[in-house]
Amino acid sequence: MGEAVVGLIGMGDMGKMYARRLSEAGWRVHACDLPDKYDLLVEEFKDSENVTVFKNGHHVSRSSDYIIYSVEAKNIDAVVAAYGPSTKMGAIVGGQTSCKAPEMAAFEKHLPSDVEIVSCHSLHGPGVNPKGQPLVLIQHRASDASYNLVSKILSCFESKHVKLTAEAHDRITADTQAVTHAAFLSMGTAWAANNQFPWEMPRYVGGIENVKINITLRIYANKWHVYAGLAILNPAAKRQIKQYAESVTDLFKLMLGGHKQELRERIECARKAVFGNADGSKGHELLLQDELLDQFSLGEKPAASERLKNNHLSLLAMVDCWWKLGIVPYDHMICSTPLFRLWLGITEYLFRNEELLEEVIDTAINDNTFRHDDLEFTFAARDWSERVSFGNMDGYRSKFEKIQSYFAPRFPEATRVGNEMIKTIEESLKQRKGNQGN
Ligand SMILES: NC(=O)C1=CN([C@@H]2O[C@H](COP(=O)(O)OP(=O)(O)OC[C@H]3O[C@@H](n4cnc5c(N)ncnc54)[C@H](OP(=O)(O)O)[C@@H]3O)[C@@H](O)[C@H]2O)C=CC1
Ligand SMILES: O=C(O)C(=O)Cc1ccc(O)cc1
Repeated sequence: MGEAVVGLIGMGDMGKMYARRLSEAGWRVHACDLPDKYDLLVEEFKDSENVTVFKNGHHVSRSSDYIIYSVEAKNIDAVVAAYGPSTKMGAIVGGQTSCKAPEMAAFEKHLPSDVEIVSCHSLHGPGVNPKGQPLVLIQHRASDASYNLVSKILSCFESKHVKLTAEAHDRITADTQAVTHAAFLSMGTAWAANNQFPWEMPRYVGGIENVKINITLRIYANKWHVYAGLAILNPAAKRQIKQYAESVTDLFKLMLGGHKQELRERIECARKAVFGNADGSKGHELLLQDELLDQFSLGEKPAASERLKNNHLSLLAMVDCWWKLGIVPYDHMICSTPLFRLWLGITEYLFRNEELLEEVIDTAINDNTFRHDDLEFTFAARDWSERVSFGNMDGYRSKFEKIQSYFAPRFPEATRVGNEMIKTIEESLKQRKGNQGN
């Protein structure tokens, strides 16, 4: 198939990013979204000579050699049911959804048996440069030759190809993505509930707090279905999110009760399990450094003396949750997203700094100034977990969009700062890896 045509069904943010990069690399792309977007898409891609826009997925399916479904995970069954039977004989089909169990079920159910299946998943958002980012490839029902063709087509992204089964993909992304999002969604929920824009308060500016704020806003600036899909439709995600909510609740109860010794012992057990013994270093450098974190702020950085302390309940609970579930987050680095690496980075930053950890325990027990934040955060973590456990798409959407509208006026600035932050921190991570010779 020297002249393979790549089909894209779903021209949202990810589909467009794929269309642009694949066509620029010289591949012919046949693309469609819903019929009512046809005219807009034709206009938008009129200068891309390798991209041909079609009215619907039948036209794309019958004329393409590798077809990628880049639609909402919650719609995958209906969309594959509609266009799958029109797939060109002997073609290869894959999907870009963030959760592979429903995608594979849809392919197996609706695709003709002569059609091969090789799926993919870019582990980053549409605004991030794919170069060096993990790209999962799944040879689900395909010859090696077909797998190699897909790998060759997608090589123009210069991503790191990670070959996994669909099941392993879902298990890992439940650990890395779903539970990470639960933590940030809960932070945003608590800030909105207390009517705060956290970067306007001295407590919330600087270092770790910058990452929390920028990532929370980045998530709420995205579409609800991306997060709902990967939490609710991933069979492995519910348990993680539930454990996170339980860890938050348990730790908050220890704080409220003033049980300092018990709190310290629990944090210490979790620290040992996740970050290793004694100095907690597990033999590698910190992922993130303070100077790097301090550069990205939406507010003014207060003087050290004015900095209000935080008990970092969200971070303590993350490590507790990893410990309870036997998860070693470093094992997932080959298959991680920029947000996960930042999240692990700030968690590690706290847990490997004994002085800071001691300050956190002390604040947790002796300072009740921010108990109202922690209360809202605990409610939020449990409520998100319940919505996910019940598989409640509508309930997820309405909560997400309500909080989204609260933060919306700040999105342009937060997106700009967040993009800079991710770029700089990723560069620094790459450089350090280079220096270490791996
Ligand atoms: N955004 C991200 O950061 C990432 C997303 N993903 C995954 O990629 C997939 C796409 O995400 P993203 O691009 O962000 O989402 P978008 O909502 O931007 O794109 C999905 C597009 O598919 C369209 N669509 C729905 N049904 C059909 C149909 N029958 N025929 C043609 N087009 C259809 C949608 O139209 P309409 O809006 O009218 O329904 C929409 O334009 C999702 O499964 C997501 O989980 C993967 C990696 C990163
Ligand atoms: O990095 C994250 O976790 C994001 O929020 C962006 C994202 C969202 C969905 C994906 O399937 C992959 C990446």
